[in-house]
Parts: sequence; structure tokens; C-alpha cells
Amino acid sequence: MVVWVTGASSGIGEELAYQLSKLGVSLVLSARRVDELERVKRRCLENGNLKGKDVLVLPLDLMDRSSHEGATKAVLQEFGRIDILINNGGRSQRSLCVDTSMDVYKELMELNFLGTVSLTKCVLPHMIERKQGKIVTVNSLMGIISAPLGSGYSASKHALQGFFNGLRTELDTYPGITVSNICPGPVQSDIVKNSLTEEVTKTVGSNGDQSQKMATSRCVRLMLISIANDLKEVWIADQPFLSMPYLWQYMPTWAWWITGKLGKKRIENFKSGLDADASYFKIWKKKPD
Ligand SMILES: NC(=O)c1ccc[n+]([C@@H]2O[C@H](COP(=O)([O-])OP(=O)(O)OC[C@H]3O[C@@H](n4cnc5c(N)ncnc54)[C@H](O)[C@@H]3O)[C@@H](O)[C@H]2O)c1
Repeated sequence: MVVWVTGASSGIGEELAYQLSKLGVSLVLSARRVDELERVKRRCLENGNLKGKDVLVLPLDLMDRSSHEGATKAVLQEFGRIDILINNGGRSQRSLCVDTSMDVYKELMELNFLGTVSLTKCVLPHMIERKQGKIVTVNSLMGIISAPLGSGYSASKHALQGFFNGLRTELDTYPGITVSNICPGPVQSDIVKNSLTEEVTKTVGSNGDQSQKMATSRCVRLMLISIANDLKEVWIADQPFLSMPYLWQYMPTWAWWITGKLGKKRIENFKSGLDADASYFKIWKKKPD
């Protein structure tokens, strides 16, 4: 199988590369930083079952939509097909709406939503021609629920949810093409460090204590099981986070009230320099992986 992973230079995408390399697939690793992608490729070759020719490092900026067609052609030229596209690249947000510039909202939609839609549209005709393929998108619990400090991130992930649920209905006549929306809760990665804040030029800059978050390897293992089984929607989180999408889905009035109350602590945590979700980890004793 040929698997194309975006955002493969760190966090979930990097770990996807490592676990996929042990399964013997051909890999296309994309993100903006070539040196980081080369580092990931080296580790894939050291620890996985792949040879150099099985891993293509393909620099890609999701914001540069005009490059997506060319990138898709480059993958097809190298491997002849794309079996799985994993739309993983993206950024989060830590800022209150009242303080956040419109440029930040634009950036989040351009990157998380339009960048992902654009790449998917480039790959889709090829999958339709072959009548097979898997389109996997790393969404977020924030694509199901919402919380303070992440209104733009949540909007971009809700948009993805609507887009891919809609696309799946259009592909009903192609049962060989599947669309999976994978929604993780907090997972160890660089997501907080790279999060946008009030201005588009300002990131959070550090990850803070991530020890309580789900291990990247655990999240990715569950993702791969989900992908192998063509699950349409997956929520991956430890408690108490996993209960939130259920509440939002089945009891939204309660969910809005509770999230408003709990959200105050999220803002307090962030303003005092802690991880925004620090206090919720303590609510539930974390089980070992
Ligand atoms: N870590 C979490 O808690 C969590 C939870 C839910 C969903 N997610 C989602 O998982 C995905 C991966 O995030 P992560 O947690 O590994 O964070 P991360 O910051 O470690 O990785 C993000 C990846 O996206 C890439 N990227 C950013 N901007 C890009 C651009 N313009 N063009 C191409 N690539 C770009 C980065 O280079 C990096 O490789 C994201 O879509 C994120 O929304 C993460």
C-alpha cells in the first residue's frame, strides 16, 4: 500500500510514519520542513521494514494550494498509486475570541480546512478512477465539541467534519473508497507549542507538561486499527475527555452549560502558564496504556 501522511514532521504524523514503516507500506512524508522529514525518514529506515526507495520525502505547504496538484503528480509518478491519504497536518489555537485577530481565524481555516480540502480534491479523481482508496482525516474532539480558547480551531475542525461527512455521501456509489474522520482528545505532540494565539505571528511557544496526555504511540495504534477497519468516525481519548463528545452529541443543552462552567478553569489554567486542560487530568485517574 502507498500511504501519504501530511504533517509527518512531528507529533501524531511522525508517529504514524514510524508505525506504518513497520507494516511494510510505501510512505510519502509531507510537511514544510525537509530536514525534519529527512530525520523521520532515517528513523523509519532504521526501525521499520522499509528500504530507502519505499519512503518519499515530499515537502508540502498545506497553505500553498497551488502546489497540491504538482505534489499529487509527484507521488503518482514515484509509486503509481495512492491507497491511503492521511490528512494530518494542522495547527491549533489558544486565545479568546475577543483578543484574536481575524488573520488568525483566516489562517486556521486556510490551513486546517481549505488546505485539507484542496489536497483531498487533488487525490480524489485518482481514487475514483481506481474505485478504491481511503481518505483519513485527523480531526479532533474539537470537531465535535467546543471549548474556550479554541473557537477558530474548533470551527475549522467542525468544517472538516461537515465536509468529509458530505463527501462520504457523494461517494456512496464507490464502496471501495472510504472516508474516516478520526477525532483524538489531548495527545502528546507539539500541538500546543505551535498553536496560534491572538496574532498570526505569535505562537504559544512551549508545550508545557504533557505527561498526563495520551501517549502518541497509543493514539496512533488506535488510529491504525480504525483505518484498517474503515471506521467512519472515531473518538480517541482518555476519560474524562471521552465523555464530552457523548454529552455534546446526545445532551447538548447540558453540554453547553457544563462546558461553560468547566471552561472558566481552562482559561485560568492557560493564563497562569499551565496547560489549558491541566486540571481535568486530575478528575480521572489515568489508566496505563
Ligand atoms: N495533539 C493533540 O492533542 C491533538 C488532538 C486532536 C487533534 N489533533 C490533530 O492532529 C493533527 C497533528 O497534530 P499534532 O498533535 O501531531 O501536532 P504537531 O504540531 O506536533 O504536528 C503538526 C504537523 O502539521 C504540520 N503543519 C503545520 N502547518 C503546516 C502547513 N502549513 N503545511 C504542511 N504541514 C503543516 C507540522 O509541520 C507538523 O508536522 C492536527 O491536525 C491536530 O489538529 C491533535
